[in-house]
Amino acid sequence: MEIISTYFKELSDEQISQFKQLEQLYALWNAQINVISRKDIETLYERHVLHSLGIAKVQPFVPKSKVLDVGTGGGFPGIPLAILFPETRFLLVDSIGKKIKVVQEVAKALGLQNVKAQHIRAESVKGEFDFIVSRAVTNMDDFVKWTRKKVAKKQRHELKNGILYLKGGDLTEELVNFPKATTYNLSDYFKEDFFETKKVVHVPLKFKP
Ligand SMILES: C[S@@+](CC[C@H](N)C(=O)[O-])C[C@H]1O[C@@H](n2cnc3c(N)ncnc32)[C@H](O)[C@@H]1O
Repeated sequence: MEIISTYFKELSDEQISQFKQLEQLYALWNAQINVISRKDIETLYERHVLHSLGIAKVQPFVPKSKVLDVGTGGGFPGIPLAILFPETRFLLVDSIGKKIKVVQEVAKALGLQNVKAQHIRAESVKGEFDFIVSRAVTNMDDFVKWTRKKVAKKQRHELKNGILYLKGGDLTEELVNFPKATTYNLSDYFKEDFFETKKVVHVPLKFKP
C-alpha cells in the first residue's frame, strides 16, 4: 500500500483506507472468482492498483467528468481510479457477469458512490464519456470501433476527449492507423522495473452523434 502513497501524496484518510481495503477484498473475491492471476495478488498494489493509476498521472479527471472502463474484469483500471477521483462518475463494464459481480461487491464494500458496474458488451453501451479507459482487452483498431460513438462533445480536460489505454511493449504497428495517438511512458512517473515497458496511449476521438 505504501507504494500508492509514495506516488500520490494528497490522499485523504478515506482514500487511504479504501486503498488499504483492496488487498483483503481481492484476496477474498479472487479465491471465489479468478479476476487476477493468483500470483499477482502478492503484487496487487504495484501491478494492478498503481498501474491503473498511471492514467491519473497522464490525465487527472475533473469533477463531474464521466469515464467508461471497457472490459474491466475485476475492476482495473476503474476501481483504483474511482477511489482517486471520487467526483468523477465511472461506468465499469464487462461481458462476463461474474466479474461484474466482483466489481459490484468491491465497490459496495468500499462505499464508492461514483461507480456503476454493468454486465454488457462494450459495443452495446449507451451514453457519452469524457474518456474511455481500458487495459488488456483488445487491439486499438477494434477498441476504436467499439467506442468511437461514446465520446462526449464538451471538452473539460487538458487532453482531448477519447481513449486512455494502458498498453505495453512496442506499439508502432498497432498504432499505425492512429497518427493522432500519443504514447506516455509510465517509467517517467514510476521507478519500479515493472513499468519499464508500460505505457498509456491517448487517442483523441471526435464526438459523433
Ligand atoms: C484480460 S481481461 C482484463 C481485465 C482488466 N481490464 C484488467 O486489466 O485486469 C479482459 C476482459 O475484457 C472483457 N471483454 C472482452 N471483450 C469485451 C467486450 N466486447 N465488451 C466487454 N468486455 C469485454 C473480458 O470479459 C475480460 O474480463
